[in-house]
Amino acid sequence: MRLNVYDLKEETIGLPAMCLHSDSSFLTVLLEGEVNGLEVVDQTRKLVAVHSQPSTFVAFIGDVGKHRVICTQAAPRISISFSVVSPRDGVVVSPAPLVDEEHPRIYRSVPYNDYREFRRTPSSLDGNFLSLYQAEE
Ligand SMILES: O=C(O)CCC(=O)C(=O)O
Ligand SMILES: [Fe+2]
Repeated sequence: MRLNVYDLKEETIGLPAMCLHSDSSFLTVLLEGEVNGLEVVDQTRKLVAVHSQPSTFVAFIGDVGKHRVICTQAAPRISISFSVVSPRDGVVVSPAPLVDEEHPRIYRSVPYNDYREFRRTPSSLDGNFLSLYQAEE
């Protein structure tokens, strides 16, 4: 869990307060404060503003959903993010009891660190990571 605190000033309006990224978690659940500024990349690769409603959460799944925070007003801004991550040396694999002839593995096992590195590759495409780990037929 992380508390993000942004000290937004008049002279930073229109500028990024958190640069464009995707999270290194499998799942991020975000609780936004009252000051807007979150923007996400949509299917047409345009940045769109997220106007979160009170008592609602924003969720990002895996490497889908690049986002950033832009300064929209001179006011303190806070958000709380809860992230589901793995230990650095963790390996993600379908549990054996869930795999049989009728339910074969769709993906090979995935070292979590490969996922972290992939996100840092400038040429990596949003939502593309798992396709690199498809199981052999
Ligand atoms: O403050 C926000 O709205 C976004 C925070 C965020 O992207 C993050 O914690 O990874
Ligand atoms: Fe994020």
